[in-house]
Amino acid sequence: MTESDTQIHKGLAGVVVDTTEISSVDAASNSLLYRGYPVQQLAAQCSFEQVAYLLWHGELPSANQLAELEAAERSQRALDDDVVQAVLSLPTTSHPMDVVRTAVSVLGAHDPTAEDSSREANLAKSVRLLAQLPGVVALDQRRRRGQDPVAPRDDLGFSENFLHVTFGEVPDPVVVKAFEVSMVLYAEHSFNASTFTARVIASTLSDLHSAVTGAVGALKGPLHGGANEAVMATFAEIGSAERAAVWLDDALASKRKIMGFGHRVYKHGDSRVPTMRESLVTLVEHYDRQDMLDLYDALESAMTERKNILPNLDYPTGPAYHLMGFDTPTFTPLFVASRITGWTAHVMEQLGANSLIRPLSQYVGPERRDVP
Ligand SMILES: CC(=O)SCCNC(=O)CCNC(=O)[C@H](O)C(C)(C)COP(=O)(O)OP(=O)(O)OC[C@H]1O[C@@H](n2cnc3c(N)ncnc32)[C@H](O)[C@@H]1OP(=O)(O)O
Ligand SMILES: O=C([O-])CC(=O)C(=O)O
Repeated sequence: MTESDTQIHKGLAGVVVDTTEISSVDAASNSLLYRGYPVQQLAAQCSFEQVAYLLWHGELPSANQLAELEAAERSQRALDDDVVQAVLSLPTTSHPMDVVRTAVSVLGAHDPTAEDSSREANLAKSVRLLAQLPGVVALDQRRRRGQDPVAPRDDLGFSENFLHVTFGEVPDPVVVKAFEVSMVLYAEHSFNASTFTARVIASTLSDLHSAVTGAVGALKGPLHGGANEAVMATFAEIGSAERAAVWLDDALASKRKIMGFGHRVYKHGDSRVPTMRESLVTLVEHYDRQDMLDLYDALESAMTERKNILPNLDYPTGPAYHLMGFDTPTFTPLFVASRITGWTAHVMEQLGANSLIRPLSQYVGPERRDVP
């Protein structure tokens, strides 16, 4: 065996494991394309439902195709009683990501087509999950606040309805647009850890709900989706812009990872951050919270100055979701409600040209020995 055969790629860094037609993350040009379209254009001009269709089908929908998807999504928003009971049965001490993970599993167990992995059945399951996740996330936040559930409305788009079932009203269009932009930006990002998890599970010919359940678990971690929640904890710890540089010096001296900064692929900045920061600015103006933007900018410039490590998408979404009124532990479930589109597109792509994902490892344990 040659040396290159045995080279270890810790964390699979830099390893290309397969092809994909779904999205392209290009660190050199700082660009992110969904099926060829720049994500910035999609965020400015398209609804989240159009983006979901694009990810699943490869092309933007015609008016009729969009109407069909919207009708299917809107008609499946109400949660069945078994899902509601499953959510309500979980302790409020559990993390909301545990609730979402459990709910996806329960949805799979009750889905009569769970074991049908044809593309047609998987597409239908993907739309159902897209339709149901907002209800799960909203129900969980509301029960923790001692509030009754709010019934979904089928006269509202995905984002408007999501905010309606969470807060009991549709907020100002500025808030809806910022939320919609976050959904579009979070939807897909090639072979990130949670999507790769979903593809590994799909590659064993397990079912789509199992793949999504595993992906939720992978997204929960603070090195991945859990960072949006952690950013808000950081902001709360720092308190104000004036304290940001001193706080950062202490944190770096204690070898802490600064959440919302850095990225495995983007080393010169996350292509999605400028777009989400623009939405954050609209929220700051709407809620009259310049202090939040000052803190955001102060920590970013201190981090750039000290380490030249730039923010990732979780950095602007954290304060944006806070201003919208979401509880901090609900932030990563919001990521799930968007990324469900990318995960399921990848499950279908994996199954379209499947090969069991099973890498090798280099054994470094004890030599062969006999049981005494
Ligand atoms: C939507 C998303 O999932 S985006 C990612 C969200 N995650 C976060 O925001 C968590 C904070 N960031 C990190 O932990 C990392 O940047 C990761 C995990 C995202 C990427 O990590 P990797 O590509 O493995 O980079 P790696 O950890 O090797 O970092 C290289 C160097 O930069 C440092 N570094 C990277 N990110 C950070 C950070 N956020 N804070 C402090 N130092 C950092 C590392 O400590 C390391 O320093 P060293 O060479 O002195 O040991
Ligand atoms: O690509 C990654 O490693 C993480 C990320 O930004 C995402 O999943 O959106």
